[in-house]
Amino acid sequence: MRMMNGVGFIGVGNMASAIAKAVRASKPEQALYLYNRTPERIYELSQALNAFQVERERLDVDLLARCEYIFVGVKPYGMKSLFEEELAPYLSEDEPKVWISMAVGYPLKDLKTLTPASHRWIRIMPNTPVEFGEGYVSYCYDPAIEASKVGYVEALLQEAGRLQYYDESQFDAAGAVAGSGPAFIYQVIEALSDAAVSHGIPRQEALEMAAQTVVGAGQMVLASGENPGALKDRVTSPGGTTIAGVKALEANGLRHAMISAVDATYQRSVDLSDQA
Ligand SMILES: NC(=O)C1=CN([C@@H]2O[C@H](COP(=O)(O)OP(=O)(O)OC[C@H]3O[C@@H](n4cnc5c(N)ncnc54)[C@H](O)[C@@H]3O)[C@@H](O)[C@H]2O)C=CC1
Ligand SMILES: O=C(O)[C@@H]1CCC=N1
Repeated sequence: MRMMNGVGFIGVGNMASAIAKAVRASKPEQALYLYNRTPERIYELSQALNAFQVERERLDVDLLARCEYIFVGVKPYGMKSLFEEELAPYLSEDEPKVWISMAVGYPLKDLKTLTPASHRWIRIMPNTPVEFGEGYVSYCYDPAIEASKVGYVEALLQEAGRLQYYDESQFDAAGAVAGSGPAFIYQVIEALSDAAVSHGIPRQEALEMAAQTVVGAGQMVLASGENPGALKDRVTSPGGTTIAGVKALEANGLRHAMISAVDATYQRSVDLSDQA
């Protein structure tokens, strides 16, 4: 077998760019090979990460021949055509690879049909804050994979943030909370900063105030290990100001809104799994 020391990325958009940054942070010396259908999207990233930018015509020699571990960051609906129309001629039983898919709603049983039987698959469900080492990455894998290969991928992602194994049956839920969750929290930050602006605080300061409040509260939950309800109680003085706001949030259905958002996201993920 040829020496394949590189780590590859095929489809390097919002999510895979963030993963590539995390992998670079984990492994400063690792050779990285990036391929994106629209090359201009990754010029700057390739330079910033000191990664090799692969051209379409040389995908086989410059990426597939050099990489055993390959992250796939195309949209779920692009997975099948990528493998069947673009990669299939270059994949063989004799050169098994470890593919790492981040596609939401694309189960291992369907991923395995995309490659020869000797190839192995790991599924991850990351979120964009992996870019800063503050992500949450759920992962699961085809049981046929060797433990050392899973360990290698764990090491590639060690600087991504929190890495947590989940049974695949929980992937739709993990994706709905952690994968999509940043979008929900950005809406919260936007709303909090709009509120600050409405009370006369300049926009930039309002954003920093709102974002740092979310970061601090999240860190307090993690660092203290206390129930968020108990932490909330420490902010709400009897007859004080915060409890007035808490009542208003309850009256407007904050909990219901968040749980419904996760339910809708979960359902979409289940629907996509059925179509994969
Ligand atoms: N954006 C997010 O927060 C998260 C995304 N994901 C998953 O990550 C995957 C990518 O999502 P995004 O990064 O948001 O999408 P995106 O649209 O930003 O990135 C996809 C990239 O793939 C490229 N591409 C498409 N077809 C290609 C092909 N045949 N060959 C090479 N490159 C190709 C596109 O040019 C684009 O740069 C999806 O499967 C999604 O489910 C998972 C968790 C979170
Ligand atoms: O919205 C999406 O399809 C992706 C998957 C998880 C977060 N964003």
